[in-house]
Amino acid sequence: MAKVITLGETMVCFSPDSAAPLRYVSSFHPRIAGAESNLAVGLAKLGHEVLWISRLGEDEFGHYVQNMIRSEGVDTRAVRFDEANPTGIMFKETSRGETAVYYYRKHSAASAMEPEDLDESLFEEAEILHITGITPVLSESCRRTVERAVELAKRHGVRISFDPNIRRKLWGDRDYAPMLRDFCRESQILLMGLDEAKVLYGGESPEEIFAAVYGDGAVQLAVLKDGGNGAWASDGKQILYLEPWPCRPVDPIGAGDAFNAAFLAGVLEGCDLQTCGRMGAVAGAMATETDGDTEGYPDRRKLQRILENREQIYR
Ligand SMILES: O=C(O)C(=O)C[C@H](O)[C@H](O)CO
Repeated sequence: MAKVITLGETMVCFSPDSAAPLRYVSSFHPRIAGAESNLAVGLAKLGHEVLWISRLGEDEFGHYVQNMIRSEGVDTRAVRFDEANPTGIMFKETSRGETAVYYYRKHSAASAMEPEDLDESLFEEAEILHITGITPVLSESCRRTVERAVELAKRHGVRISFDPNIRRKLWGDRDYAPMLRDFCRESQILLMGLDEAKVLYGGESPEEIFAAVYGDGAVQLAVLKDGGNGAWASDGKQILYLEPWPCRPVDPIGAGDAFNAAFLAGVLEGCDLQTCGRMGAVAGAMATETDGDTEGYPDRRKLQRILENREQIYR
């Protein structure tokens, strides 16, 4: 039985073969993209049992997504295939040094997820439920599904880990901050971007934000991630600054999920806060070195080598 459960949408992501506005791009290569399955892949690569729950279209893209995730060792037994709705897709655009994303996911199979998709028995032996602020924004039924997952986690003593993953393109005119703040309150582990934490909690400095986080809700561990500037981690008693790991970035998308996966791996392994943070920082940095979300994620051997300061021999 999987120790970590996560749920959310994964799309086929088409990455352009050249850096230009999309109208000038003539070829793309497919990958997959989804914050929660990224986290699942990150944990599986580090040797942890992890289950990813979703709906995929009963179409070629749906089977491609499942094959990709399953091939990394993630348990996909709870994925449902939907005859009525397609697998979502997205495109990346690299232009003027920035990566933009375009979603084609409205009425996708995953956005039709229902609370009934969750089998309660899966929660009986789990240790962590990881959710994000992407899924509850996809549709009303997705919001209810995430709420049900939270309810089942609480009933079975499963710790809840939450990353708000604010996606303004999905918010439209609505302000989802109050809803995401409610999920923060329910969580024991909070993994946020520094900019997201400012939106949800106000405050400017990590100290101010952690004070607000620990004054409100069930949080026991919190992390503020700030890309190339490093991150801060706190257990409510101490605040640690985590140095960024030196890397040669190509594409930052997926780095936050890699950080989360390796941080949670440390939590599952009973590591101290400093070690969990260091694991997260290394994995996050490595994730930026490839253009796909998860291809750069470290496996156990690679992460161990880096943590022990041992050089890799290439030739
Ligand atoms: O934006 C989303 O909804 C995704 O899940 C796509 C990407 O894989 C994700 O943003 C990376 O965290």
